[in-house]
Order: sequence, then structure tokens, then C-alpha cells
Amino acid sequence: MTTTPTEHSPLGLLGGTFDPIHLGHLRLAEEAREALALGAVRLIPAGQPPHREAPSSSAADRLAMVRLATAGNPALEVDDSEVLSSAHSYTVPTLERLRRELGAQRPLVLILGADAFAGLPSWHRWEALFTLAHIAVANRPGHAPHGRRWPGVLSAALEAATRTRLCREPARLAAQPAGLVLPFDMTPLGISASLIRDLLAQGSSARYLLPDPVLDYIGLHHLYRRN
Ligand SMILES: Nc1ncnc2c1ncn2[C@@H]1O[C@H](COP(=O)(O)OP(=O)(O)OP(=O)(O)O)[C@@H](O)[C@H]1O
Ligand SMILES: O=C(O)c1ccc[n+]([C@@H]2O[C@H](COP(=O)([O-])O)[C@@H](O)[C@H]2O)c1
Repeated sequence: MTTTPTEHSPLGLLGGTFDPIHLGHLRLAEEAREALALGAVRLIPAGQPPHREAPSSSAADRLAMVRLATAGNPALEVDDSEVLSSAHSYTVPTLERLRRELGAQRPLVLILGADAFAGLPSWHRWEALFTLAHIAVANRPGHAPHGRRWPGVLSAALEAATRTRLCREPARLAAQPAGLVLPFDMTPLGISASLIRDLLAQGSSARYLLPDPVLDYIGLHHLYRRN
């Protein structure tokens, strides 16, 4: 049985550097929304992402591309708070702000690819994430193993934090505001922003890896060219 999402349904949160946004991100948001009966998914472009080099394109360009990619889909919202801030984009303070905005009871679901999930123990105040949101983890080709293969593969700290929270039934996400970890399967897409940046830097086509309006924006603004 499928449930119709309402404004009280769990809200999905998809953070990313989005340098640039691509179809892997959009299918991740769409498939999470559908599989987990989310009311909407809020995309949160990072301003200054921690734990990686500064993005190639500016915050303003990455935000503009996220807006172009999500235009016309009311189920995809854009949160510009991180990208407009000069502070490092740490996820726990962002979730604390969303909790103040949305209240203590609204189920929030942080959506991560398997690679991002595997790196969680290096995040700022990472254990607080579980008190603020559920975490939904999607498979990603070429990255950390997924779901049933987690035991013995995740770091000991992450496995210990996950063990008692592991959940296989999406309907449970709506019954509490935070605290569950749910692996889910999406169409495997071997698309990454770095692949797209590399293709564009060498003058190759990136068409059909990202939405046409985003590719047009990249061309118009001469982004990701080697020179
Ligand atoms: N093809 C994909 N399949 C599943 N998850 C993805 C995919 N691409 C990105 N994600 C997830 O989206 C989130 C944001 O990713 P990010 O903006 O860093 O994109 P990226 O393609 O990984 O970028 P880069 O190649 O620059 O590292 C992360 O949780 C990441 O795991
Ligand atoms: O809070 C942290 O310490 C932290 C460390 C690494 C990544 N994140 C967030 O995870 C999301 C995906 O990061 P990235 O680097 O894969 O684009 C993005 O929203 C980042 O702000 C957050």
C-alpha cells in the first residue's frame, strides 16, 4: 500500500556541493521521495564544504544551477542558508536550525549516498546527527558497500552507532522524528560531479549526465573549462 504524502510527512534533506548538480543527485532525491514517502526533498547546497577542496564554481553559480535543475518540480525545495553563509557548512548546525524552523516532531530524513555515509565519523559532532534526523542511505556504484553488507565493512564506530538504529521499513520513518538508519536501493548511476568537471575540462560532452538547462548555464558562464 502506498501512502499519500502530506505537509506532515517526513521531509527529506539532501546536502551537497553540487559542483555541478547532476542526474545522480536528482534521481537520488526523486527515488528517496518515492521509496520513503517523503512530503518533499529540500536540497541544501553547501557554501564552504568541510573535508574537501574549495569547489570549482562559486556559491552563486552552484545555487543558480540547483535552482535551474529543480525548477518546475514542487516536490524539490532549495534551501540557500548554507550557500549564502561564509561559515563552514557543517550539517549538525544546519539540522539544529531546521529543527527550530520545523519543530521537534516533524520527521526529518537526511539522504546520503553510500560514500558520504561511510565517512560520517569524520563529520563535526556526527553522533548528534542521529538525535536530529533519520538517515537514509542509497547505493552508489564504485563506492562503499551497501545495506546488508555493512557489518564488518563500516568503521567500528559507525557500525556500533548504526546497529540499534537499522530499519528496513520506510513507514517507520513517519512514526518518530529522528534516530533510524534506513538503507534503500536506487537505480545505480555512475555519475559524479568530478566526472562531469573532468569531461568539460577536456572539452568533451557531458550531455545527458545533467539537465540541459544546467549544461546551458555552464556553457554561458564558461564554467569548468581548463582555460
Ligand atoms: N550518482 C550518485 N548516486 C548516489 N548518490 C549520489 C550520486 N552522486 C552524488 N550522490 C550523493 O549526493 C550527495 C552530494 O554529493 P556531491 O555534491 O558531493 O556530488 P558528487 O558527485 O559526489 O561530487 P564530487 O564528484 O565533486 O565529489 C552525497 O551524499 C553523495 O553521496
Ligand atoms: O558536517 C560535517 O562535518 C560534514 C562533513 C562532510 C560533508 N558534510 C555534508 O555532506 C553533504 C555532502 O558532502 P559532499 O562533500 O559529498 O558534497 C554536504 O551537505 C556537506 O555539507 C558535512
